[in-house]
Amino acid sequence: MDIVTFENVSKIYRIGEVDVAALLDVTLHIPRGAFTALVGPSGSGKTTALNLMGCLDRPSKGEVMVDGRQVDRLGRRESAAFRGEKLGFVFQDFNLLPVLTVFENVEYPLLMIRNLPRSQRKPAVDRVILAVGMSNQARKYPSQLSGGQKQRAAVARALVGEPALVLADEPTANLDGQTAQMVVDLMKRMRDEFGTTFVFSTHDPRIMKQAEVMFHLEDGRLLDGSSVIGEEHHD
Ligand SMILES: Nc1ncnc2c1ncn2[C@@H]1O[C@H](COP(=O)(O)OP(=O)(O)OP(=O)(O)O)[C@@H](O)[C@H]1O
Repeated sequence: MDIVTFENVSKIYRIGEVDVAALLDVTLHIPRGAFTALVGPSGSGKTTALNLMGCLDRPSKGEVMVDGRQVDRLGRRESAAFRGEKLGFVFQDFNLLPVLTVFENVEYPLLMIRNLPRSQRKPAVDRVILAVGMSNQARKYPSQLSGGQKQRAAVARALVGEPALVLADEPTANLDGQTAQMVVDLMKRMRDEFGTTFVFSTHDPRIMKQAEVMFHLEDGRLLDGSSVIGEEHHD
């Protein structure tokens, strides 16, 4: 089963008298477990597509399915609940809370969204922090970490609720080449270990090459030849 499908999805923004098509009639299918890249020039619609998959926005037209649920008409409350249960997010600028330690940042979604008791939070947090290789940094604050370490902590936070899908908007944009590669390797390993589907946008050709499925956007349209590169998808 595909984890994400877009059927004829358009997102139109009206600015004054002018309509801007951020996405235009996009149909795409993302197989479960596929390490998936969205690529294209600035303004091509990558963030818009991620926001629709992330139930942060609704399309002007078309149908969006995520993990078997039609999400394009969910209300605020329903989409928040769906995000909390099914989705994780990784951002270009990490978005860690500066006043919380790594442990507390990773714990945050379990506390604030899932409302789990500490006895359930601690083992889940320890597990993902170990998985991303940050056990020795768990008591540090974001200001005490390198960029790569911050992004590893952010990946742990995205994974702690065992989401089906992690959406990452240019997760390596603020990292040097070697660190970017480490974060990509980490996401792939997490996919293997937890079965999570990762969908990320990127401008970096070295990162694109590692995708198993790639969608190429230009001016809000999906170009022909968007590719399924590998055959090894997890069902
Ligand atoms: N809230 C908004 N209001 C009006 N126009 C918007 C809005 N959000 C995005 N757009 C427009 O939609 C188009 C697609 O934007 P989007 O952010 O999805 O592109 P992108 O591929 O993610 O770009 P980048 O690589 O620069 O992040 C652009 O023309 C943008 O100006």
